[in-house]
Amino acid sequence: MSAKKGKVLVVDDDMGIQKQLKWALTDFELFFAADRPSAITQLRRNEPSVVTLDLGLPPDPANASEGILALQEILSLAPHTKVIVVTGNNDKEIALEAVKLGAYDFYQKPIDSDIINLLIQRALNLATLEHENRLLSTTRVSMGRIVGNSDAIVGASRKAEKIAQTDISTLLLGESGTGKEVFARSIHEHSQRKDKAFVAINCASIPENLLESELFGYEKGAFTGANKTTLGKIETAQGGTLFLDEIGDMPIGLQAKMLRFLQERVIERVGGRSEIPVDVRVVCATHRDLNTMVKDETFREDLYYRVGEINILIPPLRDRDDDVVLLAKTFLDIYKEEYSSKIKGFSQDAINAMLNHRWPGNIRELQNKLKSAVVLAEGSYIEADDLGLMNTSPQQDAPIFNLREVRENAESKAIRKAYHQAEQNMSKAAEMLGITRPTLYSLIDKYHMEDLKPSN
Ligand SMILES: Nc1ncnc2c1ncn2[C@@H]1O[C@H](COP(=O)(O)OP(=O)(O)OP(=O)(O)O)[C@@H](O)[C@H]1O
Repeated sequence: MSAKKGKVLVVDDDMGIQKQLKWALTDFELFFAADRPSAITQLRRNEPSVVTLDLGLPPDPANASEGILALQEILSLAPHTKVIVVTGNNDKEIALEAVKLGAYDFYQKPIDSDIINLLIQRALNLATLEHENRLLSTTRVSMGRIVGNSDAIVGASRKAEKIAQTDISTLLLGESGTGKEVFARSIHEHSQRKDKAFVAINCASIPENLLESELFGYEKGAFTGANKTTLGKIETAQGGTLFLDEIGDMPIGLQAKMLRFLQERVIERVGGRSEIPVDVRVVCATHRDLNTMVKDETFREDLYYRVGEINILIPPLRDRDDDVVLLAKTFLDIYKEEYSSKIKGFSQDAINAMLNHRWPGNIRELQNKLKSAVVLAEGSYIEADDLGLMNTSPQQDAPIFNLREVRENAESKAIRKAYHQAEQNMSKAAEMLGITRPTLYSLIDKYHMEDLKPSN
């Protein structure tokens, strides 16, 4: 069975019509209600994007009063819902009144399954578009290119913005693909050095024996093949910013030389004898646990403190609330253009799947999935299947299992939020949550939130 396109609530007291619609509207995830109170219950519970509302509801089925009341109540509780009112053949005036009150459209009985399908599909498309626009219009982009609204990313951006004005050595920590390089560039662009060079080098991708000359440069004749004096990355960044990605992969032998450069701000080219002063701001990044590396003596402790005068944790995508949808929309616009695609957006099902996925590869994984979806999708909207994601409903839509489960979900969510708001300071996070530090640690254990555990 193909994925459902969106949630539709059918409000009608006529069981025959309910049944008829059930057969006619197979493309959608349907919910039913036969009167106003149960319509409101379904609305709260399932948050449908579209409601078809028969205005003749009990206790006054011959009149439209109860239906109009239901319409008003739906729109005041969930103003973005698209309500299609269904009226009898001779109730045009009432239908128009309903539209004036905010109904999206009206439809006169008897039911024609093609027409009602079309009407609902159009309403859903509009609801999706409006939803995306709302998300985009509320975007708080503080550091230029960093897209995101979540507390976790806004907190990290604020910190980055503040330190951009200084020359403090900054260490960006975070899983692969979380945007560490994007942050490093943003720091550069928000600093006094923005008109000078931003030079990036990945310590993991350059063979150990070449890394030294890559970084420090070499004099002519320093080794076989050194035909002319060549500047290293550090010197090319003169006046600007040097981004050392994967600093955890820097060979221990080179770390002493690096430390000297950071402390004294002078370098010596390979094979050179003179000291060259350099004025460079250094931003480092790693996905490794430097603390443990220090303990294992694979990373120098003094260098660790020197590169990380301030640490910024870039949160994984799964801790960024709805940002995944915002990022997906932003990248979709880019790829649509790049691949001349006519895709209009995401189905609700795809959005749910994205919100539920854990994103181990973070933003890079999202980009890859989107690229192939844009190229391969056959419909106008990207479905969960096109993204290679399981078609699962979001947690809030899952039926409640029991209160304990609800409580535990809420607790672990709150712990993550406090952890990011407190910038990984456990005492502060515990204080925010109104619990002691030991209690916080035991909850982290209980919910297996391994990634929040400090490594030392
Ligand atoms: N907040 C963001 N808004 C928009 N694009 C982003 C954001 N964060 C990351 N990206 C994009 O995601 C991709 C991965 O980001 P980036 O290369 O900075 O990650 P990284 O943490 O440095 O990864 P790695 O550790 O693997 O080098 C890039 O294409 C980047 O442009």
